[in-house]
Amino acid sequence: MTTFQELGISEPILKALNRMGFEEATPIQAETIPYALEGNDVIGQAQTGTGKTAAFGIPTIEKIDVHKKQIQALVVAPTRELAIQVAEELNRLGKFKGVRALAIFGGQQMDRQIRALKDGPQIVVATPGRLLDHLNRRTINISMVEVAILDEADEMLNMGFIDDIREILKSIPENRQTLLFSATMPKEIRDIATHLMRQPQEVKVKAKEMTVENIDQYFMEIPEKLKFETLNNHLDIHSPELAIVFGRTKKRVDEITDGLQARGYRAEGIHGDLSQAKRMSVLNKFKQGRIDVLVATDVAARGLDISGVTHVYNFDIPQDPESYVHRIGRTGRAGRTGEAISFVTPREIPHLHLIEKVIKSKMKRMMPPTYKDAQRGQQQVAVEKIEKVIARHELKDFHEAANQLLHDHDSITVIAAALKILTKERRDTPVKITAVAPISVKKAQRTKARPSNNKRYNRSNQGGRNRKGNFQKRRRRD
Ligand SMILES: Nc1ncnc2c1ncn2[C@@H]1O[C@H](COP(=O)(O)OP(=O)(O)OP(=O)(O)O)[C@@H](O)[C@H]1O
Ligand SMILES: [Mg+2]
Repeated sequence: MTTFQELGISEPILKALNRMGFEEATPIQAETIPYALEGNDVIGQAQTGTGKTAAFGIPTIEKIDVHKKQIQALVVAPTRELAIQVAEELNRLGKFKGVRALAIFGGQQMDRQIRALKDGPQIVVATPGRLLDHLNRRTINISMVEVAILDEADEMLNMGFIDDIREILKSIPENRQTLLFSATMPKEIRDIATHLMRQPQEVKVKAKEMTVENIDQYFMEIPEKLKFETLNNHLDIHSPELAIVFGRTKKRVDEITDGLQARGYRAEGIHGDLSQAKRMSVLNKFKQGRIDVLVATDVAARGLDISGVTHVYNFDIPQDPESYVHRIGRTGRAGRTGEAISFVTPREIPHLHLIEKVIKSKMKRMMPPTYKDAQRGQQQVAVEKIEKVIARHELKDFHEAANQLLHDHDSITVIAAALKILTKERRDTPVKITAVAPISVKKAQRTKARPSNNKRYNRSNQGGRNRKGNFQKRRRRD
């Protein structure tokens, strides 16, 4: 156990950590903070939800000179939501020192961001595309940056982003400190990373498996066409507090969301085609518990820290083992427990084994629950609701109606009718989800080649700016 005092952290940050309820440093924090404070470049790898944000945030904030109103540290993150979240955490950590972090990302008005940049934040957290736009328009000055951080470094350095990242790093003085963090770091990506750094210290928190132990991992072998009903059944039995359902494509996410809503679940979808305002409102609703199920593409897979996510469903098994690690890592954070359930079609079983091999852990087989199980589950939930109301003793106003019902019918019939009203009548609402082709091992095979030759990376992040600086169409996530 390492305390933050032992790490030599200054008083204003200790005060902030205390306010945030951080009592001791997590292993990745204990191991990387001293290196980073000494000015070393660091590659930090540790499992999801183990505090990597503060691991780079604390030493970065220590370095900031608050008397200077210029950008002294730059964090680059792959998605807008993550940029916002990281900036929030840095602002909490830097509160008593007076350090300000600003998030800049696509989908937000340029002039608003330009005004905010003129206000003199010392740290900027940006998505790559929007940051490049600012650099090209000369509306941001990062020439005084001393610390550059890539959060989700492997994602940032994969083929979709590498040219953008190189271009961004060119605008920062070479004697900068560079910090790279992620829960996953495939070898080919780490090789690229070391070329961008100066003798980096590699810190890998030792763990038998790539995923945290406190996530129970299951898979269900089911045909494609039964996935949706199975999801419904499982949700009914377990009534998760907060659940994330990952689908492979935007269309898929829309269909699952519409289907769940039609069946009466409080569900909403999030993916890259939605407006930024919509993305934020959906995520906020989920954080506040105003919706129970978030249906998402991989846009929500990395870095998002939402407390209370008890279940992650892979409605579609992800292509890459890394993606699996990040997706299921949305639960079981900061020592809490969670469940991850992956739906696998019979032809995808070899792909499942491939993922298990890479992440060095096994998923337990779970039998798909039946509609009967789900009905029983729902009834149980309804019974619990009734018991809760009984416990509150606020039923006097209903006595007269109850007496009348019991006068006309026997008690079992009356209670059964009440239970029926409290449970969803799913059969009345047919839902059709367009089938997708299974993932085959061959298609998803990991190659040892550098990412520039690696179709896996090219396919998943098509386009971007080419070397001449022209735009190509691609899936941009900023
Ligand atoms: N030392 C600490 N003590 C208690 N809680 C902590 C500590 N450090 C971080 N946390 C909390 O743990 C949660 C996870 O932290 P964080 O988001 O930084 O994880 P991560 O390692 O970056 O995960 P991911 O790989 O998914 O991005 C956050 O809610 C954070 O506030
Ligand atoms: Mg993180």
